[in-house]
Amino acid sequence: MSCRVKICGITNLADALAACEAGADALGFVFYEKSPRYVSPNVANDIVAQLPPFVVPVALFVDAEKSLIESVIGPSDRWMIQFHGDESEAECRSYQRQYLKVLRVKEGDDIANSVSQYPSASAILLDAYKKGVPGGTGETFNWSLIPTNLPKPIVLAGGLTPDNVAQAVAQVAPYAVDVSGGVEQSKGLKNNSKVTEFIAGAKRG
Ligand SMILES: O=C(O)c1ccccc1NCC(=O)[C@H](O)[C@H](O)COP(=O)(O)O
Repeated sequence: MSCRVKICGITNLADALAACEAGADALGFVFYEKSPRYVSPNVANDIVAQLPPFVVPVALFVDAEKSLIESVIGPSDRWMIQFHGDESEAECRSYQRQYLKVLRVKEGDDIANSVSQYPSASAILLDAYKKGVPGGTGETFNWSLIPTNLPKPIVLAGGLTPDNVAQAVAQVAPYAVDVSGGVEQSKGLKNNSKVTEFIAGAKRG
């Protein structure tokens, strides 16, 4: 089965539709105000209402207040949630939506044990750990730390680009890959050629 692709950090309709046209399976929207890729709930929901069928919008939060999460996911049943902070399994589960739990990986981590803490997750997104930066680091991590027999689908993220994604897919065999900075022309704006190249590389790998 070919690897799915999530394009993260979407801030405008043109980039969203271009990513769908290029074959993206999911689009990520960042609801973390300190991020240069932040998008407001109203703008994001307006974009989501115009997405073609079979594309999953993913709402990304970092230890957000319940009121913010509900204001984003309330208007559309289509939203999946990405918990990118230190949220507990009980909190993630409480929204009764499909969700990705992010684990930020560094040397010495017991990934299998961390994955086992989130039995209700639809998938686990593995991203690079960088002190003081919750995500969108543009950095890879040591993919050989990922065990091969994890009980959840894995979404591989962190520093992926059109140049390294095929190798990443070949080595890790993830369920999906996720990219933000590697397909941008500037922070928050996508480069459509890079998005197309990235998706082709992921499907090839
Ligand atoms: O993109 C951000 O600015 C961001 C801020 C806070 C938490 C997460 C954030 N982004 C997450 C992602 O875009 C991806 O899920 C992932 O981290 C890959 O990012 P990149 O290394 O830039 O491809």
